[in-house]
Amino acid sequence: MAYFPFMIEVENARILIAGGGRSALWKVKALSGFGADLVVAAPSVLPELRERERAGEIRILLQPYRPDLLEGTACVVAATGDPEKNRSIAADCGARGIPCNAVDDPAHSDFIFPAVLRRENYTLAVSTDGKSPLMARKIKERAAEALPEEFDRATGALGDMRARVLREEKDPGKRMRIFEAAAQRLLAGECSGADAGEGSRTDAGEKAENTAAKDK
Ligand SMILES: C[C@@]1(CC(=O)O)c2cc3[nH]c(cc4nc(cc5[nH]c(cc(n2)[C@H]1CCC(=O)O)[C@@](C)(CC(=O)O)[C@@H]5CCC(=O)O)C(CC(=O)O)=C4CCC(=O)O)c(CCC(=O)O)c3CC(=O)O
Ligand SMILES: NC(=O)C1=CN([C@@H]2O[C@H](COP(=O)(O)OP(=O)(O)OC[C@H]3O[C@@H](n4cnc5c(N)ncnc54)[C@H](O)[C@@H]3O)[C@@H](O)[C@H]2O)C=CC1
Repeated sequence: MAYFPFMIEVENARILIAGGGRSALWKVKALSGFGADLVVAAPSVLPELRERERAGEIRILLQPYRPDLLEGTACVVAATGDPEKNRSIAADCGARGIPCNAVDDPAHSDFIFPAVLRRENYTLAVSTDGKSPLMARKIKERAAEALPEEFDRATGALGDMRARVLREEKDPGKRMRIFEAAAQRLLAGECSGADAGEGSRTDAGEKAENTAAKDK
């Protein structure tokens, strides 16, 4: 197995989760917050999935998986608790060119789930290629402890100024120096801290950009 961490656009994409047990819940937790249309299909579901339905996070179809549910679906998670069933769902998906994750069967999956650290302005994903999901979680937790808040704020501020710098500075070398200098100041807390009282991230980005431009 060799997995590459593509970042896939899932906003508004329909994702079918066949199953309503702990694995299904785990995958729903991982996927929520990314704007996908999450549909859980199972004859019975855990109470926590019901709560998530009430909160508008997912839709629940109280029925076993059927191949017609694949229509209009961008990708599928097979989590029925029955390895043979999960594998046959993966085969149905394969026949239709729909990527499928069978939660208990990486060998018959087109993709697997990493442990995900989602910050406002960046996402970190850790995979052990299925060797140890528990270690994937631990590595993610250690990274979360080690990554200070400034990285998130600096990413947001640089994101705010980037389009303008790309538009206004045509020299790629100079652009890179502007970004480097802005990142350095933001990470040192020289802009975001000072600007925090005044308002937006954009202010921090602009200040970093102005100071960086002066340095050129
Ligand atoms: C292949 C994969 C599924 C896939 O296809 O996606 C897979 C498979 C399996 N998981 C199992 C068990 C557990 N999984 C977790 C937790 C997580 N598992 C996740 C991902 C993946 N799990 C994929 C590979 C990821 C990689 O590359 O490393 C995480 C990271 C993300 C997520 O689920 O959303 C999420 C942590 C979320 C977080 O906190 O960030 C815990 C609890 C814990 O660790 O706290 C346990 C119990 C402890 C243990 O057994 O280790 C079993 C045995 C089942 C059994 O008992 O029978 C299998 C089957 C097998 O290994 O074959
Ligand atoms: N991240 C992961 O992959 C995790 C895996 N696990 C482990 O995996 C083990 C199995 O848990 P689950 O996979 O959740 O199985 P499960 O047996 O607990 O739940 C199966 C679910 O699938 C539904 N179902 C059954 N047949 C179906 C069909 N034909 N179509 C649609 N839905 C159907 C059932 O109603 C039930 O809701 C657990 O013991 C748990 O320890 C636990 C936590 C996380």
